[in-house]
Amino acid sequence: MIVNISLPDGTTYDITIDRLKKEYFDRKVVVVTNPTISALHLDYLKDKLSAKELSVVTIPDGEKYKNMQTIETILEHCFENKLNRNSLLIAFGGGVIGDMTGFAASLYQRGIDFIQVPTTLLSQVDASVGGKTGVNNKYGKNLIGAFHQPIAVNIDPYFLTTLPKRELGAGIAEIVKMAVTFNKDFFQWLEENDLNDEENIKTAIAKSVETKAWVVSQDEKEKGLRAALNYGHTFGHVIENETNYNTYLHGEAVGIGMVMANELAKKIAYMSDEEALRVKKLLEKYDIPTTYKIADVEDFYEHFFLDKKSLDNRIKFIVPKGIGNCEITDKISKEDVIEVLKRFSN
Ligand SMILES: NC(=O)c1ccc[n+]([C@@H]2O[C@H](COP(=O)([O-])OP(=O)(O)OC[C@H]3O[C@@H](n4cnc5c(N)ncnc54)[C@H](O)[C@@H]3O)[C@@H](O)[C@H]2O)c1
Ligand SMILES: O=C(O)C(=O)C[C@@H](O)[C@H](O)[C@H](O)COP(=O)(O)O
Ligand SMILES: [Zn+2]
Repeated sequence: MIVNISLPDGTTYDITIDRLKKEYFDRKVVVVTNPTISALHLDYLKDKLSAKELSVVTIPDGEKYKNMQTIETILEHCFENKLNRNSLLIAFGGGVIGDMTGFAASLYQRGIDFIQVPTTLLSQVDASVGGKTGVNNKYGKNLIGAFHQPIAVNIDPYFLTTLPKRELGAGIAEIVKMAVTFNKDFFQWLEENDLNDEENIKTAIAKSVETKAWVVSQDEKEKGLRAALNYGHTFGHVIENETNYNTYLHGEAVGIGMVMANELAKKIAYMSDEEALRVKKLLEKYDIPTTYKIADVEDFYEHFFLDKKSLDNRIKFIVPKGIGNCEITDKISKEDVIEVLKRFSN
């Protein structure tokens, strides 16, 4: 299956959901990966991929290495191998690899091409599509980065056969996000079907990618609609940063964040108790965490001001309106937010 994404500036690329096909690139290619993925799947990739010149740069595995230092490592490899403006980077891994490879590609000689070959569920349904690239720093999540679109996304569901169950759950959280914000029927389908089934997971990947491509096509730079894809993230990013990126997977923090956002939606009468419970139950079906103990509510609140959606001291929240619809708003009072945060502090 192929989903095309076309942006207003004429940029267009295909997202292919299928086994990888043999491909030759008449240019210098650098594959960016980590030791975990390399041990499991690099031979498979190399069997499909050939190039005028091919090299591999292996960076450490983990969200805590998603930083400028690792970007330097990737760029250093590009310089050592004398890449030029016609060269290509291939992101071979999960969202961490994808975000960093894309960012390095945006920087090298002011921008070269890159392709996404996502190997986690989360990166297949979300991170590989749409061109958000970047790294974390001590101030917060993804605060340094660029919009840089890949020239292709090749999603091969075969990679999921080696993915640990917890990582699968993290990906499912982002699938649930797409359904709650945009698609009531998809949400119902998710309630009725088991994503441990191979065919069902392919359907869910396709549905999520279609949703994301549709959103990004309309609003690449997150001036409006795209912010909806941040449902759960306003809270989730604070949780990830507070716990030093070593306690929760990104998708897990988003799962907790969606439950928090739903509490906010209930507070302003956008969501019923029953609807919020349906979302929580769906997350719990895949052992995705839904609770977090906030140590300092004021501190947690202050962290929102570093969120990239916050402008001129106003915090933007994505609140679901029932299931399948949502609103992006900066009109929620501090009192309401603090009251909701307090529900998670004892
Ligand atoms: N750019 C975007 O639009 C976007 C969207 C969502 C998330 N993200 C980012 O993506 C990151 C999270 O991505 P992730 O959940 O893929 O995490 P990840 O990249 O850290 O991968 C998770 C773990 O799975 C391992 N792994 C990867 N593929 C595997 C496979 N096939 N089999 C076994 N193990 C495998 C990795 O080595 C890693 O240890 C976060 O940094 C988040 O901010 C970006
Ligand atoms: O593509 C988007 O837009 C998203 O918001 C997808 C999110 O799942 C992803 O985690 C993204 O990186 C978060 O947005 P950010 O701008 O806060 O980094
Ligand atoms: Zn995310």
